[in-house]
Amino acid sequence: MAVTGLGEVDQKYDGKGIRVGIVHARWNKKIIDNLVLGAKNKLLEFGVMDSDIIIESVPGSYELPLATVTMFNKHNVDVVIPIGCLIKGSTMHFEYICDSVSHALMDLQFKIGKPVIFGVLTCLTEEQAEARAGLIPGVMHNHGEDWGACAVEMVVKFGG
Ligand SMILES: O=Nc1c(NC[C@H](O)[C@H](O)[C@H](O)CO)[nH]c(=O)[nH]c1=O
Repeated sequence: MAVTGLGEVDQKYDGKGIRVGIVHARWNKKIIDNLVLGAKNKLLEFGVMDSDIIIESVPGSYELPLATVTMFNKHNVDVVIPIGCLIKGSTMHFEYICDSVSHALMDLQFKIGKPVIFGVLTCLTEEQAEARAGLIPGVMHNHGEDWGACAVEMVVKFGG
């Protein structure tokens, strides 16, 4: 089942034998924990073995790119899902982290030749982030599920 733009997972790929790294920030813990859970549960649903899902945390989203490289090099994974939640504050800090992290994660794919799923929420309010983590009943869905499904599809179709 491919993940549609609306977030429904409508095509399932076989994740058996795929090794997946999840690196997650610890800022906005309630939101992060639900995103990680959503991604992990979707990976398991797609047949990825629990023992093939390696999870590590970092202080914040700014640390995700380096942790992603280390996850590939140290744990021999096929794909990495970096998960973070950036929420706009009163300074430009948000913009600089969003910009640098998104570009770094995109570039990493071409340097390493393996999929890096963009699992960083860049939200203007906490409510936006909660909705995208599936924490507001009836409002949106847990985007972590999309990232898990995307990870399996990318390895099946484009993995080395
Ligand atoms: O400031 N807000 C946030 C944040 N700042 C910390 C930053 O990522 C990094 O860990 C430190 O600057 C140290 O390098 N990290 C987040 O994941 N979300 C935020 O909303």
